[in-house]
Amino acid sequence: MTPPANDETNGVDNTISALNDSKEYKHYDYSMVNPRNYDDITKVVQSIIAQVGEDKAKSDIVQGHAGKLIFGTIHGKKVICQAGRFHPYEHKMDLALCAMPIRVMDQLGVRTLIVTNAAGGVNKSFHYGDLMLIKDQIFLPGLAGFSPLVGEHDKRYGGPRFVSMHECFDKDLRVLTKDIANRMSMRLMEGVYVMSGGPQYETPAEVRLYHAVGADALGMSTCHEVVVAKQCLMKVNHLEVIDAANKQGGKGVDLISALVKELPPPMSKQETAKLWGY
Ligand SMILES: O=P(O)(O)O[C@H]1O[C@H](CO)[C@@H](O)[C@H]1O
Ligand code: HPA
Repeated sequence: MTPPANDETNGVDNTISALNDSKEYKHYDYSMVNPRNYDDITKVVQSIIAQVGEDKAKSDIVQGHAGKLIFGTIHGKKVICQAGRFHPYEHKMDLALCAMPIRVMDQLGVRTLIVTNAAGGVNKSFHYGDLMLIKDQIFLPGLAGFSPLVGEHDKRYGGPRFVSMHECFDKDLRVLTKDIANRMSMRLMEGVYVMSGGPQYETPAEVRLYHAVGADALGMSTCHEVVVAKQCLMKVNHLEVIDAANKQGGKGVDLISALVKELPPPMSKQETAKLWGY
């Protein structure tokens, strides 16, 4: 999957019109972004209905990231999986473009999004390889004006102009995930994720800064995807692996699979809008 050279609106339209030719791509309720490598995704997806995009797993852009949308089922639920993501530092900090797949998922009906990533630990009680559930985010590029919502508000995609970021990681889904992890006897941390623009890693002084402002883990992705998902009135749940994606992939994948099995039926946009007071 290559991001289009034109703006993100055309990218969504072009992708949807290409997909709309086939009924296989219609009416998906759930979506997953970036179980980091393609093998992990194929372990979770029990039946693959269709795939679009290139497998860039061996590219040198971001090691281990494929470039595919996979349409399939997990425990009978229809799920779109985005294998690999667009990082802002790969695309001149065009955050709207990088979050474009979320708008595509929205247009295909997705109401619940599960996002994953790999991150560095800031919280000193975290161990290499731990899993963390995100309860809140600090979107540093967004604070500096690099938001995916900057620019014209395209009403065709609905959603509010001014998006509330309260409870941006759905509380009920977090409670469910913790309960499942507990039943599976899995160590699951919970904390705040901070996103920098990257791609340079952080200095020790920057880690101290992030710690001082309440961050538990840091990375260079995700927050712009969550902002767009919130504008699209999706419920979001987010899991990350502390700096050991490949070592820990199996455990995260097991948890995601168990979570999808127990996900409640998705709420409609109208229901979510009412719940969130729009
Ligand atoms: O967040 P994901 O996509 O897992 O990628 C993480 O890994 C890369 C650094 O190794 C950065 O892009 C960081 O954000
Ligand atoms: N820093 C930033 N991003 C990362 C890291 C890290 O230590 N590990 C994985 N993604």
